[in-house]
Amino acid sequence: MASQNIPQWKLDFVKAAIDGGILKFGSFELKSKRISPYFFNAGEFHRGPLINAVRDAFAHTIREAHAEGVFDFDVVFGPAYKGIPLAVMTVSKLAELNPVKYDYLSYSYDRKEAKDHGEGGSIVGASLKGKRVLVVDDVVTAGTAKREAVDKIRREGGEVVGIVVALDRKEKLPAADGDDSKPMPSAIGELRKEYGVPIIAILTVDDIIAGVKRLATEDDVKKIQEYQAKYRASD
Ligand SMILES: O=P(O)(O)OC[C@H]1O[C@H](OP(=O)(O)OP(=O)(O)O)[C@H](O)[C@@H]1O
Ligand SMILES: O=C(O)c1cc(=O)[nH]c(=O)[nH]1
Repeated sequence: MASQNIPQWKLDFVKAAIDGGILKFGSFELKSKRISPYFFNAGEFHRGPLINAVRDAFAHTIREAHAEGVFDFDVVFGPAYKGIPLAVMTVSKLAELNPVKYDYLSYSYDRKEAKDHGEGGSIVGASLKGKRVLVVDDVVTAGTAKREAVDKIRREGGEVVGIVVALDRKEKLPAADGDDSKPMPSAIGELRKEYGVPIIAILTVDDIIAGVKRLATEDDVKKIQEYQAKYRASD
């Protein structure tokens, strides 16, 4: 049964995330150093049914955007580490959905530390040189990981044409002086402006809240709402 605010497939994705232990409640330090009462751990998508749920969500979202001409791409790039299986799953599912249309599609990912022997370098999978690259990743909080990915792809000679993430936490950019009480624009909005490419989030924190209202405790929901009041972007 779909709720009035969230389509059923999204609710199913939120439910799968909670049931599978991907969405956790407690106290978590983020890459941005913010302390969050919830955490989306895409590293937990390791069992068959969860893999299927996540690859369906990415492939469905990307296929739709591609068909609408939102972007065109040669390579799906997953930033290390959690983006790596997402890129592989996405290419695999797209090829399954439409083997002819997606026959050309490759995946690629980076190493966090470059390899200095064997094939060497910091890219595994398809070369990015001269390619239109679609980035897939788990979460946007402050946007740092996506900036690092875009910089790396450009250094490798690729053109970033879009970014698709599982979750937009809809948080504000960190203030230069560290004062979190200031209104600040959203991290994802700034990425869109700066790079001029479409950025699609399969879920936002609002979907999570709508989902957890049915699936988590009142206390967990209250803590997420309080955290959001502090870090929510002004736009
Ligand atoms: O928007 P941000 O503030 O950058 O935060 C979100 C990013 O932080 C984590 O990446 P991390 O670099 O910790 O990599 P991991 O995939 O190895 O967990 C997470 O996987 C997101 O990609
Ligand atoms: O901001 C982060 O570091 C972060 C948030 C989140 O929900 N999940 C994650 O893996 N990283």
